[in-house]
Amino acid sequence: MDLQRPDSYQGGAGPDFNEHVLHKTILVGDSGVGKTSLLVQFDQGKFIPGSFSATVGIGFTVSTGWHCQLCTWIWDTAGQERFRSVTHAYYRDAQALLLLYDITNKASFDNIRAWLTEIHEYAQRDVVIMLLGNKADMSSERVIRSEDGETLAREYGVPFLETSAKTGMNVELAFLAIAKELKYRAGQSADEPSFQIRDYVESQKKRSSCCSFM
Ligand SMILES: Nc1nc2c(ncn2[C@@H]2O[C@H](COP(=O)(O)OP(=O)(O)OP(=O)(O)O)[C@@H](O)[C@H]2O)c(=O)[nH]1
Repeated sequence: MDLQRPDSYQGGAGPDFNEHVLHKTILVGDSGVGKTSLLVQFDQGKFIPGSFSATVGIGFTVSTGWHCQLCTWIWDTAGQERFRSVTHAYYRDAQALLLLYDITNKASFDNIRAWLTEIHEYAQRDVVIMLLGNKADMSSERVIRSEDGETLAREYGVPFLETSAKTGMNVELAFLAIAKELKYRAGQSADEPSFQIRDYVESQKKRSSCCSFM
């Protein structure tokens, strides 16, 4: 799916980012795992079903978030192999990477190790990585158990969430956790002097499962 620069962005200063550190976050993963859909859900709060058209090269959006905790440029990359050299160029400046697989597609999960190898080759050493098992709403077609995602994430020392670009499940949490980590690293989290992204994600997951009946 192609993303255009939003109309509101005129190439100038854009939203008032002056008092915030502006970060770059990149979405990566196999073609069709739902990178564009996740970004559209986060940015516009909507899901367009069955609208799969592969991203060509790189898509772009800017989000200021709902309370400007998320001052980050978000780049949506193409999952297809033939665009890989284009996307590699974007890894270098990224502070954060959301790495997606599709819980109904085993190959997309098996390819996560290859994606991580590529990330370690091209991205900054201290890049923040989060693993996302997307399409969690498709439970009847699930082939990757949540525990398998958790185990893989633990092996690489990265936080993990299952998401659904369709229902919006955990989409805000994923972007918010990344934003909080980047803010913490930039020394802008006076209220959270020892923020740990994995602990934060785990605590928020517990909170949403404990209160989902409410
Ligand atoms: N049910 C369901 N469908 C999803 C979800 N996320 C994406 N899809 C569908 O999966 C297909 C592919 O989604 P895209 O967002 O275009 O995938 P992509 O990763 O951006 O693909 P590339 O641009 O080729 O890299 C589309 O038909 C989406 O509607 C989800 O969470 N749940």
